[in-house]
Amino acid sequence: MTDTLTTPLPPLPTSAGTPATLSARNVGAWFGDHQVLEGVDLEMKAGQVTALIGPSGCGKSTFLRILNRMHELVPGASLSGEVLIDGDDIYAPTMPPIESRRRIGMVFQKANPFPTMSIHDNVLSGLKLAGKGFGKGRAAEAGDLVEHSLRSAGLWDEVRNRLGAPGGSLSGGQQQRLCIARALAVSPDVLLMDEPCSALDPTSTRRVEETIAAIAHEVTVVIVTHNMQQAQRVSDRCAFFLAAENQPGHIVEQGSTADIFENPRDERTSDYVNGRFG
Ligand SMILES: Nc1ncnc2c1ncn2[C@@H]1O[C@H](COP(=O)(O)OP(=O)(O)OP(=O)(O)O)[C@@H](O)[C@H]1O
Repeated sequence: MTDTLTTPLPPLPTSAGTPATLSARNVGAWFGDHQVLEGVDLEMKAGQVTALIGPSGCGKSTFLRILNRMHELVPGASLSGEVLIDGDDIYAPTMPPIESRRRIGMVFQKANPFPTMSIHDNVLSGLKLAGKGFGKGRAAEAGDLVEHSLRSAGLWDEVRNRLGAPGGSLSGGQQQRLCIARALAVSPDVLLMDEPCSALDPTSTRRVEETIAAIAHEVTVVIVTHNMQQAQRVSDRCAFFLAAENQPGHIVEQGSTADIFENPRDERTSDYVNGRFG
């Protein structure tokens, strides 16, 4: 075990993100004329971990992409309803998509670092894309941010002596934590994670789960997972999605993780979390 979770983090060299509450109100989604989500209301509270669970195809990933304006990038896709970050509509004309995506970061199922770029530069690459890179003469500041982000992501001790090595030289689990560090470096208020451990072995999975626990105080986390044990281990609240033959994906039940797993109100939730379908 590394000291990552016990060593106090150095102060952030740039303004830290502040965990924000994300509220989805009556969200619907379509691909062409095929409606895949309907009437989704969900509050993802500041500084908490919310897990989105449900069988394949019920719209969890689509919902996640709506939360940071990525759904609209799919040709023919459309949506209805509202998404608010601390009360501000992320789809308002006054909020540019690039700003929404900076405040609401995303980590994908498959780790996607730039394979030939150094670990150091990978961490800073999101900032550069947002036009907020460190210019010449600010190498120390950049180094501090790289260290802080890698510590937050639980990767610092494993890479501190090889920051110049290419991102692609890391193991799959390390690459996923590098992607988390890259997402954290832009100081998001919310971090969306789409099945971040599905390609990882159990040890790497546990490491990423520890990372989620460690960052939850500095960023609101929303995670899609098919792993019920993982949802129980990492989340404070859960939302159970379901789609039926002639019914688009919707939330059947939401609540504290303890209630969803130990005292669900809906029989379908009970069946799903106990592995009886899906
Ligand atoms: N790019 C797309 N074009 C057309 N239909 C799509 C597209 N992406 C997803 N869909 C459809 O939208 C529905 C919801 O898919 P989505 O990936 O959001 O579900 P999911 O719950 O995340 O599934 P999984 O758990 O398997 O990842 C499905 O019927 C899927 O076929």
